[in-house]
Amino acid sequence: MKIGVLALQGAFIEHINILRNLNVEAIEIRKKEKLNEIDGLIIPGGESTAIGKLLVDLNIKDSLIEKIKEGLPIFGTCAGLILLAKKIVNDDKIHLGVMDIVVRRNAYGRQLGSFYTEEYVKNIGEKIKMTFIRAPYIEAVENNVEVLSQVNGHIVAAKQNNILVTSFHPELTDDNRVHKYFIKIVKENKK
Ligand SMILES: NC(=O)CC[C@H](N)C(=O)O
Repeated sequence: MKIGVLALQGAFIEHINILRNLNVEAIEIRKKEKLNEIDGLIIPGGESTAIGKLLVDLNIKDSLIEKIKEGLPIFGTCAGLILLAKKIVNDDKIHLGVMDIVVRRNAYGRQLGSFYTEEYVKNIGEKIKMTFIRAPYIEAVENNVEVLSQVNGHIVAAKQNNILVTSFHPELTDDNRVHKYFIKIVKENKK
């Protein structure tokens, strides 16, 4: 089993390190050809506008959309969540547009841009450690999107078929349970 981490911009090293600590083979993805080698992909946090532009400039976007539609397990954190959304209420630009979620970017304002909390995440556990950095939240979900967690009434984790998203950064904590859950999804999909 091999998991890729999209490594165009943002917090990709942290995901690679967590996967390797969990004894999973992890590779950085910067070319569309590499998408054929992996059993799952993490789209990290960073700046969604920058990552979205690089996906187009490096000609990765269309192949990635195709892979996701074919069922490649995907885990998007923060900017990764924004990139996957079908609708962003405060941005006209849609990037991959594959998940039926309505997202608000920088949803916590400047003052509350970064904070830490612990909350229950369905399928994963109690008191999951959550670091938010200029985070989005999910305003609404459609079709078969499953809400996994809410913080102060806002959706911060969700899953639709092969796509898992969190608006927080589990890779910036010492809590690897969200990654373990994603690895389980990848393993089950490979069977
Ligand atoms: N930590 C993050 O990934 C921040 C996301 C960023 N604010 C964006 O809108 O793309």
